[in-house]
Amino acid sequence: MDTLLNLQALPATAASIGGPAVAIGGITWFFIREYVKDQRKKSLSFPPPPEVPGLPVIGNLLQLKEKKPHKTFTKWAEKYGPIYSIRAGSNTMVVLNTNDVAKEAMVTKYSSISTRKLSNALKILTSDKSIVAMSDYNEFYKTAKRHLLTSTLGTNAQKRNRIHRDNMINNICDQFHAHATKYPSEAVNFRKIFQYELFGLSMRQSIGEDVESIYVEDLGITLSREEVFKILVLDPMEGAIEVDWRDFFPYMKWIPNQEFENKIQQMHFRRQAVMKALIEQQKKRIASGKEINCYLDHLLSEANTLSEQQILMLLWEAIIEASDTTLVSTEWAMYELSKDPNRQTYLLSEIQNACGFNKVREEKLCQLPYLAAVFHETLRKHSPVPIVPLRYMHEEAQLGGYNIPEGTEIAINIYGCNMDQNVWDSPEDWNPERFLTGKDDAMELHKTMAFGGGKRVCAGALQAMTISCMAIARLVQEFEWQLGIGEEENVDTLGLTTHRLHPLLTIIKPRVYKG
Ligand code: HEM
Repeated sequence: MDTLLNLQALPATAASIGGPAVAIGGITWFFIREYVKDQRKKSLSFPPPPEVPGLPVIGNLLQLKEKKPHKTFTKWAEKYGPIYSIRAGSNTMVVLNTNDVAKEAMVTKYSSISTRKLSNALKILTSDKSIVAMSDYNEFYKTAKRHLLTSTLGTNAQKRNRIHRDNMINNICDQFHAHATKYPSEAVNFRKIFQYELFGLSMRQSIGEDVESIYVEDLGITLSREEVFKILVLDPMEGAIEVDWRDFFPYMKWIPNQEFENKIQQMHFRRQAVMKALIEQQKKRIASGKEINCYLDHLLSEANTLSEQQILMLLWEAIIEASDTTLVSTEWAMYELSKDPNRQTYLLSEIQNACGFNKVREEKLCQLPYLAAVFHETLRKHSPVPIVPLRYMHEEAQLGGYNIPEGTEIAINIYGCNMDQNVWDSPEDWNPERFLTGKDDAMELHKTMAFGGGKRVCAGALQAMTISCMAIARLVQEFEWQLGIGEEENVDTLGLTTHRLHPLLTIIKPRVYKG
């Protein structure tokens, strides 16, 4: 910047001082021009990142066959360093595995990496980037994100939505009590209860009401709530990781892949049909004069620059995002606490010291640093979003001391960052005490890379932390938790987010209070 200013100033100065000055000015101009060229050359002469060797044509695809690339990427980082490149067919991808280089990409160099290149499945399922989390950084993104924060996920909106969270946590506890009374020695399926209630909350926040069933005109049938959940949440989560080989060989995109296309188009069609039916039902509610504080009512009254399809997609986004990752983090936290009676007791005593015999309330969360540590350590070890949805270098830039050409895809391996031995002692251990250094606030949201960073940092972090911490606190306050038989080894994961492959089964015993 300074060099540029000097260059603009030089000719005027030379003209006013006369001939000799022109000569001196000319020489200076020459040196400065050479200096700028040299700097430019130097930046271009940054080396390319190390390459993970692969096969001709297919590159590293065969090495990524098992569907947990974050683990393979982390292993490769031990050999090739924190940043390296791989080839997925004809696409080049650079993988970032440490906090420093991930932050450089997310914050400092964001302007060069602010677009996304979506797989064929994601193009269809996101209606070509019509949701906040998958859009490029553009006017649509800014408008949609503003609406999402104002109506649903920002601090004030979260205060307005408190009632939904309180009801949800009370319902969850009631259902666990009912199970413990009816089947005292039988393991309870944690996911079944939590997932049901979380979906209910996501529906109330997004469209204003939960549904027991709905008639879907475009499908000509009435669907149960369970079927609605499958079509809106489970199927698209599965579809998002569907691989179309044409993603890796775009020059062969003219060859049809009918099986893949039918599957994803079906998912898209059914999702559209259900969302349309839900929205129509709510429009009737609004027409009858009943307004509810929710995302749908907000979008219909405020978002007049968005099309109907964009509104449909944004509502669906809020439903799917609220229904998934918070379950993942809470289920893993309850697994770790059920496995570790000492830490469970420690957490219980923290809760009892802060709340006495009263049920934990959200106001008390800031007085529960060990609970926050349990939450963050769970996010670190079981990062619910192990790899940030791929970003795309729309211009050449340098990252981690390497030159990354335009057109490269960028994979930010959050799991790798959170398991980096240079940052975390014994990263394989679940050890909440590592966050109790007293250095930062208990309510700080970003103690790990789990929520991403920079402009695209998770918009739902506050909601996720509040719900997850409240659920963990109440469940530990009201029950003693123990893993079901064989559960300790059940740590395999599945899917786009790190869902436990098998739902958590635990034995729960209601705690006896002596008030
Ligand atoms: C523990 C739970 C969660 C985790 C670990 C998580 C993780 C993430 C990550 C890593 C990103 C960044 C993606 C990127 O940089 O491209 C992200 C973005 C996002 N998340 Fe979350 N998330 C969680 C919960 C939620 C919830 C509950 C919601 C909404 C109800 C939500 C909504 C979003 C949205 C809208 C974005 C896009 C933000 C933007 O592009 O500006 N997330 N999340």
